[in-house]
Amino acid sequence: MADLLRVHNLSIEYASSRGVVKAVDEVSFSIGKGEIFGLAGESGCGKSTTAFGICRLLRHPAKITGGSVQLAGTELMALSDEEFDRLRWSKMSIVLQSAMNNLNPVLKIRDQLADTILAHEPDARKEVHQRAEHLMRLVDLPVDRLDSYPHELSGGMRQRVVIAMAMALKPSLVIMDEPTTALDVVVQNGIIRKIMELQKEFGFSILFITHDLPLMLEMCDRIGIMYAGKLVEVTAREQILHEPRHPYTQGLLNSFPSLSGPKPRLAGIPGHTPDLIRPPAGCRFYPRCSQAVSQCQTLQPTLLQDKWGQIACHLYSEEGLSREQASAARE
Ligand SMILES: Nc1ncnc2c1ncn2[C@@H]1O[C@H](COP(=O)(O)OP(=O)(O)OP(=O)(O)O)[C@@H](O)[C@H]1O
Repeated sequence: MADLLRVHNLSIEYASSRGVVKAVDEVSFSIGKGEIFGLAGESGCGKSTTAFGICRLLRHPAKITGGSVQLAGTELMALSDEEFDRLRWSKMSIVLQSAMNNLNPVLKIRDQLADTILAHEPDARKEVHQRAEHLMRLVDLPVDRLDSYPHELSGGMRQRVVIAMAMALKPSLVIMDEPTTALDVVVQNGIIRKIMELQKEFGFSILFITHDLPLMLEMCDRIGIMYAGKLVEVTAREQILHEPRHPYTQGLLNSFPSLSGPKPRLAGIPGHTPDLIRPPAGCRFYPRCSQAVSQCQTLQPTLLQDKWGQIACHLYSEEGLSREQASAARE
């Protein structure tokens, strides 16, 4: 599968009164054309900061300190704000948890959809209302709701409008950060089903972020697991479901009830995530890892590619144990 998005060594920091928070530390991954890629990890591990960095939504005190983000071969970090604005929505669009609350309260839905289209396609004036109607149908909203103001719609309807907006210019990548978290479960399910239908119909790629690991494992083709600002494992959904390798990935899966059949007791992960101002010197997961070997305390593992995906763990590194030894150690 050809790569659409390539993130290489992306590093992002926040300045704070206590010191510099290294929220995203040399994160690299790619997303193929038409692929749904998930980013998972405990709260505060840097998922949203990564997504915001990719779509240049970070504001002070956040700062990108290194790395590259390429979309279809274009280096996004090198674009001027004007160049990037042209690309946003047309090539890459964003659906955030709070997006439904960010619709313009004084504009009817019709005008908001029309503005999005016309900002990028000024020649589309004649057909813009027809396109807005088509977008409403795409997300299963009644066309007469085009003449409503945002406050006249439910949260679920507003989030569908946001998804319609994200689809308006047929982008090749849609970044979704907790797109349904603020909604009740039934509404969430409907919207997720709709997103999947649209993805199948139009073939765009998705960078998907959610706390809901079971949902992520249902939706995504590949998943990147982040821990304390680092990507620790990137692999296909089947691999994570059947043989999670990184001890952190294993712990994360054991924290959820419905992934691998009945579990009498959820294990969870003992301990807590490290302070990102002074992260541990070696592997950041070392203080919580029940499988740690001697070098974990001092040597930071690098993300290595093998036939199962990418993994940053001494249990799987060239100088570490072999894969077989590692699984024996787990038993
Ligand atoms: N404005 C800020 N100033 C200082 N630190 C920040 C700021 N925003 C985020 N951080 C820190 O950056 C780190 C990454 O945060 P981020 O929100 O990206 O994590 P996340 O994985 O998306 O978490 P969640 O799942 O809770 O949304 C956290 O340690 C967080 O405390």
